[in-house]
Amino acid sequence: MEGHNNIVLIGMPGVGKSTVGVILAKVLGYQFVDADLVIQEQEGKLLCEIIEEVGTDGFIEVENRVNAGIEAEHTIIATGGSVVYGKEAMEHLRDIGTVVYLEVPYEILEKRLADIKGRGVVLRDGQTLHDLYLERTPLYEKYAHVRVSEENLNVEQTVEKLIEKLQFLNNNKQKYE
Ligand SMILES: Nc1ncnc2c1ncn2[C@@H]1O[C@H](COP(=O)(O)OP(=O)(O)O)[C@@H](O)[C@H]1O
Ligand SMILES: O=C(O)C1=C[C@@H](OP(=O)(O)O)[C@@H](O)[C@H](O)C1
Ligand SMILES: [Mg+2]
Repeated sequence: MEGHNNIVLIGMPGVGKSTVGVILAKVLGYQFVDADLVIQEQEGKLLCEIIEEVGTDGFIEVENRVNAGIEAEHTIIATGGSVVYGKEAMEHLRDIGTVVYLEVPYEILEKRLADIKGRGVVLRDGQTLHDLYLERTPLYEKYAHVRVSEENLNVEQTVEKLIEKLQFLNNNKQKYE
């Protein structure tokens, strides 16, 4: 990650990667990139159109390819929740930045995602949100350099907690590299 200085947010859909990411970028004076928008721009289609055309597995391939090619410096990168299925994407993102897993208890997530289908989450037939949560949690944990829980925190408090955690990491860099 040396020299690139990016911060990469991963976690379940609705956890706040996009919302928190853009505020974090403003507070830290970083650039902001939402990987979902990069996919839409590069493919010339909406995420839901890609999923409709090539299915969930096809979307995961596209997402993997696009994220594996992201070039950024001094940037907060908000990924899409399914990026952790892409090995090349995650290895690249870990190379160019500090990967932060934003965690939220399942019960809170369920409330936030009441309209889950409308958000275009990569859910296979018959799979529930809870199945998805259980399937992905170990992947988020595996690829994260650091975890930040937003239990009982609002957006602003989450941003503050992230900054504190990142400053702590920065101050103790040698210990983590
Ligand atoms: N503590 C919190 N941190 C982040 N988002 C929160 C929090 N509490 C509530 N929210 C809400 O949850 C939603 C997160 O959506 P979004 O940023 O699109 O998530 P993601 O990009 O991870 O899918 C927003 O509507 C945001 O206002
Ligand atoms: O987790 C998922 O399956 C997805 C999350 C979305 O991004 P957010 O995590 O920003 O909602 C988007 O990439 C796509 O619709 C699939
Ligand atoms: Mg998002």
